[in-house]
Amino acid sequence: MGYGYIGKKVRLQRILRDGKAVIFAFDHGVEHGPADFPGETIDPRKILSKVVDVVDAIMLLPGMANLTHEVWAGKVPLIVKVTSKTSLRPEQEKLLQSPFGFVEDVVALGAEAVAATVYWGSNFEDQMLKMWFEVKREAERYGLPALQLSYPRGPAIKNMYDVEVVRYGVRAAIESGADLIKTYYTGSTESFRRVVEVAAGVPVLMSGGAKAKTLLDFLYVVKSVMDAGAQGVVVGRNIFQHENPRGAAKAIMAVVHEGYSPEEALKMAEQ
Ligand SMILES: O=P(O)(O)OC[C@H]1O[C@](O)(COP(=O)(O)O)[C@@H](O)[C@@H]1O
Repeated sequence: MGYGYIGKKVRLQRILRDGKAVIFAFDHGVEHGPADFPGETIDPRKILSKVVDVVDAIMLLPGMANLTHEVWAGKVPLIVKVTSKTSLRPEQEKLLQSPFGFVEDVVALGAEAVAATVYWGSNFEDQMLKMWFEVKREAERYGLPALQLSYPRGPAIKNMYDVEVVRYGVRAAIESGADLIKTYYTGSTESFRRVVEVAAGVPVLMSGGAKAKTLLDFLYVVKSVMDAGAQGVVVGRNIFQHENPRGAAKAIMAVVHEGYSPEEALKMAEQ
C-alpha cells in the first residue's frame, strides 16, 4: 500500500476537524454564470475575504483558486473541483459535466481534496463514471480525498430529492470510492437519517441548494441534517447571496459545530 492512505487521512482531518465541516462552495461562476452574483458579490476576492476565516474549507474551480490565492492561501483548507459544465449547454447535454482541471493541478495548488460531480441516472452516466474514476485513480496516487457531488438526475428520475433516489446515489457514491459525499436534502430528518445510514460511515454533507426565503429557514434545514447524523454542509448561494455572507457563515458554523438552535445561531448573523 502506498503512502497515499496516510495523506488522505491527514487531509480529511484538516477538513473535518471535529468530525464535521461547513464547506463554502464557490464554483457557481461556471455552473450558473454571473447571474448568481448580484451586486458586489460579483467580486470573488471580496466574497472570499468575508468567509475564509469563518468556514472549515472552500471549494473552487482551479482558475478561481489561482486568481484568489492571496485571499485563501494559508487561511483555510482548499478543495478543488475538476469537473463542471455551463448552463449554456443545449438542454439535452445539461446532465453531463466535463473535465475542468487535473488532479496534479489540485496538488500544485496545495489543496486538501479534489471534488467531482456524478449525475447518477443521467444519459451520460457512463462518461461521468469514466471521468470520476480517472479523478479517483489520480487522487489515490497523490493521497487526496475525493469529494463526490452525488447528484442523481436523469430521464427516469421523477424527483431528484426523493429519499430512495438520493439513497441510491449515496450508495453508488460509496461503491465508487467517494471519501466525502455531497448530496441533496430529502426534506426531513428521518428521511435524511436513511441517507446517512446508506453511506456506511462515509461522511455525508448536505448540498445547500438555491437560496432559502430566509436564513432562519436555511438554518432549520442545516439543523435537520445534523440531527440526522450528517457530517456537515456544502453551501454556496445561502451564504454568498445573503446580505451578510460572513454572518450567514457564522450562523451555519454555530449550528453544525456548536449544536446551536436556528434561533440562537441567527443572532450570530445579526452581530
Ligand atoms: O446543480 P445545481 O442545483 O444547479 O447547483 C450546482 C451548484 O450547487 C452546488 O453543488 C452547491 O452550491 P449551492 O449551495 O449554492 O447549491 C455548487 O457546488 C454548484 O455550483
